[in-house]
Amino acid sequence: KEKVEITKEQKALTKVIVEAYNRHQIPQDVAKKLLQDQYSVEENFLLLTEMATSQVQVIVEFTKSIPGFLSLDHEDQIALLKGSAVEAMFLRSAQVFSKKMPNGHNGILEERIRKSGISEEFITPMFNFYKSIIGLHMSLEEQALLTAITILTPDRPYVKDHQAVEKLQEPMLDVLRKVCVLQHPQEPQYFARLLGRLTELRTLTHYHAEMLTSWRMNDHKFTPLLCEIWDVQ
Ligand SMILES: Cc1cc(OCc2c(-c3c(Cl)cncc3Cl)noc2C(C)C)ccc1-c1ccc2c(C(=O)O)cn(C)c2c1
Repeated sequence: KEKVEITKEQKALTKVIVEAYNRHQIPQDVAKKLLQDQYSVEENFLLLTEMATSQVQVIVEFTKSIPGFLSLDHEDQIALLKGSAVEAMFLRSAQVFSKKMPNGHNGILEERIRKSGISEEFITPMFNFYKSIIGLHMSLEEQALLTAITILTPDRPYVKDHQAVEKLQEPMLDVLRKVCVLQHPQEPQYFARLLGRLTELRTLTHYHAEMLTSWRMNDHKFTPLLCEIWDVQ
């Protein structure tokens, strides 16, 4: 039986990532807007656009707290954020549905997402992904580390210095593997299952690009920040 030991450095790295993950959350007043009583497709789209805009800011702040990220080439920093924002948002919105986020107002959020002009062909894979994430019962450390690993994916479009990104991602993968063994001793394949979610995330990103196109065809407007990070308009 392999004795898994988390080193002092790995404990420190995990602490930094979890604290950053906890520190940056959607502000209460934005989340509270979910409770307002208009449920039109227009109203839902506007609310979700506000959530997404706020969530992008949360992800940018979280990313800046990842040790070493700000020392990367500046254009690579942008390429990593643009390439991973949607995936980080799917991971985070999935946590909201896993009842880990009391202010997610899950039933309301699901209702608004289902009625925001997203076609059924994208709703199904989206909620299947949420179910698969919920089923993993991820700990906070696993959620935070998996989000950092997603952001530090070296093979995003336009990343020049792959090596430098790999050097940041590898220690995260090492400590996530150990955390999974320690927190899910009965499930030796748990780490592999987590990484399998990242593959499913890639397909969601593809669907998301089509969601954006269909919203735009119906003349839906996004905020400047979303236009910038998603290269729309
Ligand atoms: C739940 C959601 C949706 C969202 O984006 C909404 C969208 C998406 C889209 C879709 Cl529907 C699903 N997953 C990912 C994408 Cl990115 N695609 O386009 C849009 C807008 C522009 C219409 C952005 C952010 C949240 C979100 C995240 C975290 C929390 C949170 C907490 O952490 O405590 C509390 N609340 C209420 C949250 C809401």
